[in-house]
Amino acid sequence: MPTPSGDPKTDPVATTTGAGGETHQTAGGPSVLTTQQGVPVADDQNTLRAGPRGPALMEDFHFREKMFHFDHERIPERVVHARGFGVHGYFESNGALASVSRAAVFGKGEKTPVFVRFSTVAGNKGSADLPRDVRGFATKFYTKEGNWDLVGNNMPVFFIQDPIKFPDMVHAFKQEPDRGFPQAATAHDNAWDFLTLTPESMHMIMWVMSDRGIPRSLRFIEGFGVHTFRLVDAGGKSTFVKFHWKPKLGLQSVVWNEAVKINGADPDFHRRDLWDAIQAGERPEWELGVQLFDEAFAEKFDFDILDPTKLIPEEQLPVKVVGRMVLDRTVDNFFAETEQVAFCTQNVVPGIDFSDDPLLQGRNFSYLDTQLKRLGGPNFTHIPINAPKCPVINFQQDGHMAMRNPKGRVNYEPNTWGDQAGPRESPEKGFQTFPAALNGTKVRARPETFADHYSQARQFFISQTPVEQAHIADALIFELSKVQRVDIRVRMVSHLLNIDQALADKVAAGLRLAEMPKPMPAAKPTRQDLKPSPALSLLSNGPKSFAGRKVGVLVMDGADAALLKALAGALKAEGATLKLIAPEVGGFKASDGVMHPADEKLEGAPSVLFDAVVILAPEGGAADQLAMKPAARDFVADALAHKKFIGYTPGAMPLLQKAGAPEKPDGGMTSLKVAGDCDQFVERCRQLRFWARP
Ligand code: HEM
Repeated sequence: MPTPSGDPKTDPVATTTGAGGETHQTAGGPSVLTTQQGVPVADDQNTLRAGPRGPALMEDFHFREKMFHFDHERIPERVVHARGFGVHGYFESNGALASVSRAAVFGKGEKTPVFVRFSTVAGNKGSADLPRDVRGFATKFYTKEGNWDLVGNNMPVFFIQDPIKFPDMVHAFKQEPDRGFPQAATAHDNAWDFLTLTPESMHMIMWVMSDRGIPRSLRFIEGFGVHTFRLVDAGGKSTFVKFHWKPKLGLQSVVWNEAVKINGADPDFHRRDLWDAIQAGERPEWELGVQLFDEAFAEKFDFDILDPTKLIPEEQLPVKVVGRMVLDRTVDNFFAETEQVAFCTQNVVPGIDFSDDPLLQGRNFSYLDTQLKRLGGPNFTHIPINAPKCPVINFQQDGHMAMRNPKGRVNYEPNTWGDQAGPRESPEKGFQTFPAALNGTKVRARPETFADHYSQARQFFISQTPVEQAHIADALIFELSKVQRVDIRVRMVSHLLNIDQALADKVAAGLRLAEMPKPMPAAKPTRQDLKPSPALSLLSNGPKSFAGRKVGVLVMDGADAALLKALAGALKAEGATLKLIAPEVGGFKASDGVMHPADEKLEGAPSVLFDAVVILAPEGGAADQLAMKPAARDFVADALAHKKFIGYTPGAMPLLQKAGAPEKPDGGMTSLKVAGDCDQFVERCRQLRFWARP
């Protein structure tokens, strides 16, 4: 018997229980469930059977359609960059490029909608967010003259110089084919076997082993177009360009021990962070910067500007800001947008063109090709996330899932159908390939100008602070320790000898190599004269404020209500957020007797998820009691080990000490007694980490 639905606003669904105890909700307020054919469905709980206990009947078109559709829900994941997270926003040009490129997107004040997908590279779609890996940073600009895709990474160089090596590289990085693991990790024999036989990868290896490989948030990463592109002005003049994204919130990474724990505590750490930030009204912002240069600069430059394993130091060629990108909207549907978006390096618009970088030319083939398979046919530009937001008129037709089907008789040109004739080419408005002069014989050869594999790797290394250099050494030791074949470990150390002797010594000692190998024979000797480039250090380019960061506040019954209020105020003023963590998610009773709900239960919110932590414990035995819980001790011990800033009330001392805090609090620990102490704590947090802690 149906039970009454009650108030249609609060209970719009009538609920009944079937003979077998199953729940039926029948349409009251909500719309009627239908099949894909629009036929209303009477019962979605039971298949059609020959008697209640009898076999299923073929006639059950509703069951068969539902199951058929479910069976086909999956599409192939991307062959690389499978795990990603996309958000919407806009790009606003400041006009600084208007005289250099005719692209409408660079007009002064021009506002262009964008969709950005961040990704990891090696892991499968369901892998964790924090492997040591490159991060993809792909932007689709829906310009008035068509879609421009800037398909970049968070590192300005790449592993290989020729696209013919891409399949080998990806095979070597991903799971080994016999065993199907490791997942989302280059810490295995195949990856390092390939890398150590590919000396051109040494510069990129330095980047990936640096803290850039384990970012704290997608909001705190840079992006790079990597290749040299061309900009072409209204008069047809070409200027070479390298693209840079600079995050307004500054750069920040986690430490490796933290990354390992975050992957367990919250495998969705990065996507959740971005989702939460935008949902909470934050608007992550990047400046788009360019390095512009001409043939004369290219001739003089130390390296070949077509070599994607090299960068142009910012000190040598400053980055000019040409606009800003603001991300302000999460997707409505993950599959429709993030999964189905198709970026492609060959999506350029009039005013933006390619260089002869061989890797770029290879990419121009690969993306479109893979998307045909991934999205199931040639009409994926009809999917809303891929469709340009400007008129699209041509004579391409039909194919699987064609959604844009023109009316009329004419589907070719030239034609003589008068006002039914359809679109025509436009030499003035249309994309014109830059008429670069070419000559040469057909060869399969690598230019000699690509042969210096170590100088910029060294330059990157010597540009890092001592803390960052130590992290690079530790990362190499970690990765190579997972490599089982000793000869591969040795080979890597012999490469490191061409980069930096101290680094090679440290890694060799960390691996406990029996003896130091000879340096790897080099196609070109490492240049010792390249100056450090401070722009390459992440720690030297951190944020000036604590905005956008998150503090985990461990609270228990009796926590000082006034301090909590002051802390919340100080963090809000800084633009940072506060999360309350309590032994029970139901909340805690503060000193003023008010019950506060917690955001997280202690066991589900380890301190690795936060940028700084606070322990608000009342005087008395509460902290002692809490210290019995491993999660509470780990909360503090990890915060100490990861050199985080820690605020604490005197009542928290027993917990701090049981977790290994020094007798005398160090400079990263702030005692919170009165409201003003909270301001001091937040001020200290701006440094992000107390690196001086041993
Ligand atoms: C020869 C070199 C390369 C080849 C053949 C290649 C190929 C691919 C392929 C096949 C995909 C999957 C595309 C899809 O299914 O939609 C992909 C994704 C991607 N690639 Fe590359 N790639 C290369 C180098 C690079 C470089 C140098 C960068 C950075 C500058 C890069 C950045 C990306 C990004 C960000 C994505 C993910 C796009 C998304 O979010 O959908 N790739 N690449």
